[in-house]
Amino acid sequence: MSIEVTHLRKTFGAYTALDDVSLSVKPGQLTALLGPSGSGKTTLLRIIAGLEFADPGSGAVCLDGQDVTALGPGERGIGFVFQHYALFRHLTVFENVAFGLSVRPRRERPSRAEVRDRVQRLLQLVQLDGLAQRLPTQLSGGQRQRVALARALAIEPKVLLLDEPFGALDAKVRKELRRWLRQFHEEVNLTTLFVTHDQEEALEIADEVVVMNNARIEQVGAPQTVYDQPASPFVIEFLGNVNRLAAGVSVGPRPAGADTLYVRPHDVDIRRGADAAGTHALPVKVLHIFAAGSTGRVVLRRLDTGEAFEAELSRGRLAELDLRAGEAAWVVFRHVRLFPDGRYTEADLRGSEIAVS
Ligand SMILES: Nc1ncnc2c1ncn2[C@@H]1O[C@H](COP(=O)(O)OP(=O)(O)OP(=O)(O)O)[C@@H](O)[C@H]1O
Repeated sequence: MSIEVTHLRKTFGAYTALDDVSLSVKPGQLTALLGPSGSGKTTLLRIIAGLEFADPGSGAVCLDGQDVTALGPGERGIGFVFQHYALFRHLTVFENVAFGLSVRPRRERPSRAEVRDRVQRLLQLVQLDGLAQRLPTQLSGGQRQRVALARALAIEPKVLLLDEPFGALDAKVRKELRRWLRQFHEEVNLTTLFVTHDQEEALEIADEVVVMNNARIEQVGAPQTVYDQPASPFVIEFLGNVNRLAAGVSVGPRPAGADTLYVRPHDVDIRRGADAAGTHALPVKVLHIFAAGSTGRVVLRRLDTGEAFEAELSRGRLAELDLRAGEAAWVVFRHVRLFPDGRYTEADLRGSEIAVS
């Protein structure tokens, strides 16, 4: 089922939480709503769920082309899971999952046998079939979160909304659960919108990423598109590490108005002495070398502006360079971004080196 929201505006008193937000989510996709705290992600999710309403007359929410703007949450066929999984503490895992079915009006309520079968199937799906009789307190955080998902799925929703579903868990469990969610999504293929402020999480598992900032959508695209072709300085800075450097000193050519150059640490190549001859390399001083970890990192200082920045290279390349802190070197940027007036232009020097004047 597709989700379409158009021109939503939401104010809380004088505060604007959503400012003319339009978004289209394709059926069967796993879409991440990504943005910093306070950017409006939860508000947007709650409006889609029907738990909150946009400012009167400010837009519409459609599910599969049907306008549901005026419908309550129970009438929208949506399942949702929030960060603080509110499982019923006194009910077993089985009873928690069955809850949404048992509170249905009598004529819509499945028989006990049907409920049992459906709950069993759901518990298998979330890989908790052995734990049906446990209480929530006897489960790990990750297991509780999967119970919450099974409970949301029990009503057979057409859309699944997840608000920071793994937010309260530690980093390792989060990683496991996000892979599990991706796999799970491939099995059920339910249109899913999940909120996260973790860019790695969004880039790793989503089909499409919606980047929000300051009550607006900054960019929508596939993970690789938003990472490689960010539409604004905000997006490039929010998605992964990036160095911000002055574009104006010895770095040329550049479009008028572009005074900041953005370069990802993995797009910085370091050259030594003779290797730099004949290239348009920028002279730097090596400040620190971090060789522990899966890749090597080197902190450098530009000689022309004094700015410090970081390069990320493979351990092999780092060993080959055999750098020492304090020595002189040169860098070449494989790929930089410039944003005149805060907008992306095709001033992308992909594949070319930046000339030093
Ligand atoms: N009921 C409310 N009353 C007043 N202000 C609110 C209300 N709900 C949200 N806001 C404000 O609207 C803004 C957007 O909130 P929202 O929860 O949508 O952000 P978010 O991107 O989900 O942030 P987080 O990642 O911290 O959850 C915030 O500044 C918040 O304080």
